Amino acid sequence: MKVTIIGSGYVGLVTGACLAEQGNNVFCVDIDPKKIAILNSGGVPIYEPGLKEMIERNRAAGRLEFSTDIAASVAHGDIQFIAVGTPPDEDGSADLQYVVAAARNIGRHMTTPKVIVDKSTVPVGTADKVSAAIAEELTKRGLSPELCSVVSNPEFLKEGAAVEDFMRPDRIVIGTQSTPAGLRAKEQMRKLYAPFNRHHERTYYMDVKSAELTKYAANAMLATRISFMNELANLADLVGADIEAVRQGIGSDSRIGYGFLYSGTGYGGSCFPKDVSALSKTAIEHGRDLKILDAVEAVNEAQKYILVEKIEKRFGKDLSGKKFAIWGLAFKPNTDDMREAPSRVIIQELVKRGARVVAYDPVAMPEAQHCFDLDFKDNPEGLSKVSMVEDPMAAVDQADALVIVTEWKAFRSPDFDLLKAKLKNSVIFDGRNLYEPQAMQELGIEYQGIGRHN
Ligand SMILES: NC(=O)C1=CN([C@@H]2O[C@H](COP(=O)(O)OP(=O)(O)OC[C@H]3O[C@@H](n4cnc5c(N)ncnc54)[C@H](O)[C@@H]3O)[C@@H](O)[C@H]2O)C=CC1
Ligand SMILES: O=C(O)[C@H]1O[C@H](OP(=O)(O)OP(=O)(O)OC[C@H]2O[C@@H](n3ccc(=O)[nH]c3=O)[C@H](O)[C@@H]2O)[C@H](O)[C@@H](O)[C@@H]1O
Repeated sequence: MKVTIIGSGYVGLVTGACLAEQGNNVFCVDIDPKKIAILNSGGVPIYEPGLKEMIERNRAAGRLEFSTDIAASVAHGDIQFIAVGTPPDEDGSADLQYVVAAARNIGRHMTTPKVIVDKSTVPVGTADKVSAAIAEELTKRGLSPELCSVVSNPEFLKEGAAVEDFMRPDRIVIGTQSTPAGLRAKEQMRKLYAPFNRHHERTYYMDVKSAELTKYAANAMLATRISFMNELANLADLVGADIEAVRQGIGSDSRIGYGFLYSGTGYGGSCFPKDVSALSKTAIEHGRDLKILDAVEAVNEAQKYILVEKIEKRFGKDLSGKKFAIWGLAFKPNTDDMREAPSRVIIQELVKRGARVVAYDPVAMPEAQHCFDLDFKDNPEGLSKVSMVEDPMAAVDQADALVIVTEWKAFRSPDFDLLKAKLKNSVIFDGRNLYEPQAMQELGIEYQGIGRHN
């Protein structure tokens, strides 16, 4: 099938590459000429395992192209995916300007019937706005608004495992209108996703609004689990219980399950923070206050400071003259994404207290440098206290403590003897509970996890 993907970010690129991999003819468009230039010179603007190879393979086969040419992109696809950003507005609601602009572009250029698929995460009711924007442009040109139908097909992939998640999804959610055009769109979506349903049906068909809400419900539920576990981990610290044992104890109940029960330094990334807040705003607009989401957000905000609180308790409030090694900067492993990464808060707070920070991350350091430049733009002296090194052991050299923020695999079994020899004090603050407290004690390492106890 001929497919256009509007927006060549995490979701657009992965969707485009994976649909091309299934034999579709895919045209990816973006308004950012730098991104398209990188893609057209054989590069990939983001780090995502397996993506580069998949893009190369499908480009070489002539099934995948990248362009900034909007008219050509609209002409190409019978199915047009909107996969542009929906960042938080100033009041926390989703900013739909990019989605609406993409819709208008479709309306300005389309001449034949199209299925418009909203893949961006958008509040309930957005498909109606997309339809209205396209209809307005079509009407201006004397064309019938009946030419298109808008489908909601939210994306559930995780960064760092995006290609795998897209190719083998837990479910595919498709929300369609019940008009004749909507029914035709449903059939086209069924055909497009048929290869992903080969071994068993994974698609849930529903109305558009339910599909839009399903996306926010999923992210809000996952965020709620994380905040719940962070609250319990902090309590475990106080009462001397071990949150890992508790996680296993409750996860074994199939009604609860093991996933997304890891306590840590709070959730980050481009999605949970903005989606929890946007869902909350949607509710407020409809006269309801979703108190549970307010609590989820408040707990998460506080959790980003939990390691700094532990460090203060151990070293005092004034950290001048102290040096901390940070392992892991990205908001999670296997990505270079630094959006809402807890590491940014932790580093700013340590520097505020006078400390020096030497950080290491396997892939996110270039991206982190841009973020630090922004975070410290009014504080050049603070920025001078943050440095990055290419080797995790170089970061810990003469550091007062090691602070683990992201659970990269490479940090799971370091050479502890070397680590001890390099550190000024054998102290580890582990924001990801990578090590066993008992083993650390036996090694003579002072170890503080999040809710961990021997
Ligand atoms: N990043 C993730 O893991 C996931 C993101 N989502 C949702 O998918 C949407 C996209 O997210 P990301 O891919 O992370 O965003 P991103 O910021 O990485 O990419 C968005 C791209 O859209 C481009 N763009 C903006 N307006 C455009 C226009 N009118 N025409 C063409 N291109 C345009 C931007 O230049 C940018 O390259 C968001 O709504 C997000 O919430 C959903 C599931 C997973
Ligand atoms: O809508 C989105 O964009 C995506 O948001 C999340 O994916 P992502 O943000 O890539 O990453 P996650 O693996 O969900 O992690 C999010 C944050 O939660 C934290 N987390 C995760 C799991 C856990 O048990 N504990 C925990 O603190 C991670 O460290 C990370 O900071 C969802 O998992 C995806 O299903 C969804 O499609």
